[in-house]
Amino acid sequence: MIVRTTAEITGTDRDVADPKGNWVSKRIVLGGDRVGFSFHETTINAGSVNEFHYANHVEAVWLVEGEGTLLDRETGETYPLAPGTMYLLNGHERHTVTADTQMRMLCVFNPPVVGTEVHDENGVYPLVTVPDQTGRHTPEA
Ligand SMILES: CC(=O)NCC[C@H](N)C(=O)O
Repeated sequence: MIVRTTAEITGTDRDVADPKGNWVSKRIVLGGDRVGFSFHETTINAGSVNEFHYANHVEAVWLVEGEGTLLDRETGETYPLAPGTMYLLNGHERHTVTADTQMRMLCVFNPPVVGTEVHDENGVYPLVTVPDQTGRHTPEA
C-alpha cells in the first residue's frame, strides 16, 4: 500500500507547473509507482484559456471546485464545467478548457504520466513507458 499526502509532494518534482503559468499539476501517483495509471490534482488559474490534446493518453478529469467551459474542438460542442462534472477523453480529443474561476480537478492518465511531462512541441505528452510490477511496459496508447 502507498499512502502519500499533498504536503509531501508539494515543491517536489511531482509538483509540476505549466510553462505558461496557467495550471499546476500535483502528481500523487506516477508511472514509477507501477500501477498502470497516474493520478493528479490539477489547479487551473481563473481567466485562463487552455488548449489541450493528449494524443498518447486517455485522461479522465473530475472537477471538484470552480466553474468554466469545455470545448470539444473535434465537434465544436461546448459543455459547462462545474463541481461534479467529469469528462473522459477517450478519443484523444483536442479540447479547450476555459476557467471562469480557479478550477481544481482530479485527473487520471492511462498510460501513466511518468514525471514532469508538460505539452511538447506537438502540444501533447510524449508516450514514456515504465515497467509495471510484472516488468511489462505500459501498453501503447
Ligand atoms: C485539465 C488538464 O488536462 N489540465 C492539464 C494538466 C493535466 N491534467 C495534468 O495533470 O498533467
